[in-house]
Amino acid sequence: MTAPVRIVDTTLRDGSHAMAHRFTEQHVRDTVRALDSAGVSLVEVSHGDGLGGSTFNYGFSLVDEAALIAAAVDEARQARIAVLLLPGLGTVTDLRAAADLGAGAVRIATHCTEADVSVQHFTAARDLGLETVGFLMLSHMSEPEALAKQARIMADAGCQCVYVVDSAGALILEDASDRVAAIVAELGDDAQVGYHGHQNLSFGVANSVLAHRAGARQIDGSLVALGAGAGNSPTEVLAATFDRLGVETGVDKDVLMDAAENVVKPFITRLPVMDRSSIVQGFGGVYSSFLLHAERAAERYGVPAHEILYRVGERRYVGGQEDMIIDIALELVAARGDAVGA
Ligand SMILES: CC[C@H](O)CC(=O)C(=O)O
Ligand SMILES: [Mn+2]
Repeated sequence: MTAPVRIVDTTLRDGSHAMAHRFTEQHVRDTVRALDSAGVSLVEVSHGDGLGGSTFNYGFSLVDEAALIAAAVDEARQARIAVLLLPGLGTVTDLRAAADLGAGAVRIATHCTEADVSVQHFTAARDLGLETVGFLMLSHMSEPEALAKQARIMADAGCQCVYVVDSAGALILEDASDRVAAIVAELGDDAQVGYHGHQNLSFGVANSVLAHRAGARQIDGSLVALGAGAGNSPTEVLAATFDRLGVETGVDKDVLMDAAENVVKPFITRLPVMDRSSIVQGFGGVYSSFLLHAERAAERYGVPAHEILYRVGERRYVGGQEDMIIDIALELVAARGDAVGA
């Protein structure tokens, strides 16, 4: 018998990047109500960069995250509300505050080679009685066996499900399933494995299916694909696809399609698309959340966003290095000046 899959929704967290962190309490209430009634059991709500992400470097939130988390908890009947935490940006104090607001799960995200920085956060999360999930971001930058060793660090720290996170939308088919399989082999029954896809090269849903076949039991999506870069695997498409494949999800695909069409699409300020910049992100392995930062620098300094992103990929910058985007834009301006002066 085919194993069931849990579809987890990150519209109200990864989608925060695409919305330039402009979610309102009404957006959160309407979206959580719809996801909850569709049967989605885990709904992530946070600034795109997680707890404490509302800063000059990452972009300020329109509405305080505490108000958004409280609104989500208030609307959810059966769904558990999850928050994202990047150690160093979010703290254990932030985690306690989120738990006090009623969050029932935390997803702790590190760069794919840095799982050790998550240990104290997993310990604190388990002490708080939270469901725990680990995110190994920019997973394409590590080979499967190396990634599995990092997953082991998270599992030993108390993580209940370690995700292969394709932050750049760079993984293609076996790239995704080989990573999932390596972690499944490493963790056995100690923890589940999840998969978080981005659509930059258009493989979010296909990779998710292969991830499930390789043993992933939790799969992320966003309504209307609302997420960083070209967006995430659309939740409503994941639900319809797994339904067609005869894989039990426990969610109602028709309610999700209605939520995508009538709840989320009307408030989206920038529909996720596979345009030149986001394709370059997938091709070059660039963190999806760099897209808006690159577009802003492009506008400000009069240089093409995709050229900035190409260079970010060549230099293998990772989350937290958003300021290097400005450096690259200035380099491009200088190089143009040299060319004009030559
Ligand atoms: C900044 C955190 C990041 O958006 C987490 C995530 O969803 C990813 O790496 O894809
Ligand atoms: Mn993401």
